[in-house]
Amino acid sequence: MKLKIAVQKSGRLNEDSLGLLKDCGISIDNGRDQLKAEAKNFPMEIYYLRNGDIPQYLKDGVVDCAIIGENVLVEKGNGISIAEKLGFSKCRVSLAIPKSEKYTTINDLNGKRIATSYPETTKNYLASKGISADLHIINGSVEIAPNIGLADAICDIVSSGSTLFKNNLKEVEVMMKSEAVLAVSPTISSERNTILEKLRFRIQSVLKGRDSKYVLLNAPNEKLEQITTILPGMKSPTILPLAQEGWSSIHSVIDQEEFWDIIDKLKEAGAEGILVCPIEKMVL
Ligand SMILES: Nc1ncnc2c1ncn2[C@@H]1O[C@H](COP(=O)(O)OP(=O)(O)OP(=O)(O)O)[C@@H](O)[C@H]1O
Ligand SMILES: O=P(O)(O)OC[C@H]1O[C@H](OP(=O)(O)OP(=O)(O)O)[C@H](O)[C@@H]1O
Ligand SMILES: [Mg+2]
Repeated sequence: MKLKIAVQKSGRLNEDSLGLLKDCGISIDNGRDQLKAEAKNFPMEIYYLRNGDIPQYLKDGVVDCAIIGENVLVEKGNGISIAEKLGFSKCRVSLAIPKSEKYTTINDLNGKRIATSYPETTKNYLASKGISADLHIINGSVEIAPNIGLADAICDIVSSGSTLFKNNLKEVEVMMKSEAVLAVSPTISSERNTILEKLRFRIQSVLKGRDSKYVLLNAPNEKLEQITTILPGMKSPTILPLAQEGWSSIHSVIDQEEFWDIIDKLKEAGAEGILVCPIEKMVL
């Protein structure tokens, strides 16, 4: 019995998706031209597919799970559940109009022509705001549409905003935020679900490790109490005596997000020789 997982064949999700599986200890024979590969040390088959085609494969049960952009699931994936958010390929799906146009509320888009590759998402968003517009569905280079007179506005993916900027457009509404997710077929069997749970456990350990740092520092014993209140740790910090009398080494795990705040506080509290190491996996 093998779990069938779809990953994007090529494009923005491909490298990070394969990188995540690799960090989960799963090695794949990745002949570039193969559309299907076997994992060597995990009961899994990998299918290389177009991101946009994956929701249908999940619905039909051709694959059991997939690494896919959340925005594509919202567009085409009703009934497909999200098992894990994966923290990469972060972007938003937004409405944009020419920079020179004034915009006060979404009512300004009423009756306008909007070009998009995400018609369902756009239609639902506009309907929820009571707006009706004329949608033009195009598959790529959507940002060019207003410049060539095809549309008054667009709805597309925005990340850094540089494509909008280069095309003299401005973002006026964020319809949704998206990132890569692990999506699950509604028809997955219970045996394959057991393998999926193993994969999820590994993914969670890898992602938690990516979000955390292992910190080691030295401090005089009289500062220990103050320093341990600053450090969270998985349970509580580890404290070991140093060879030098009156000093200790403290080890702890810090969340990436609060990292610099905590380091500043540690220095103020008298910590010395602070070492910060990446964590490969955190098994909780
Ligand atoms: N500029 C971006 N920054 C961050 N994430 C993005 C960006 N553009 C797209 N994404 C995310 O990555 C996913 C894949 O985008 P990509 O452009 O590689 O493929 P695609 O054109 O959506 O799909 P297909 O594989 O069907 O050709 C998108 O669905 C979206 O979730
Ligand atoms: O805000 P930015 O950082 O500029 O990113 C946004 C752009 O990235 C994506 O295109 P992509 O490069 O994937 O090309 P594609 O249209 O061929 O998918 C998306 O469709 C936008 O055009
Ligand atoms: Mg793209």
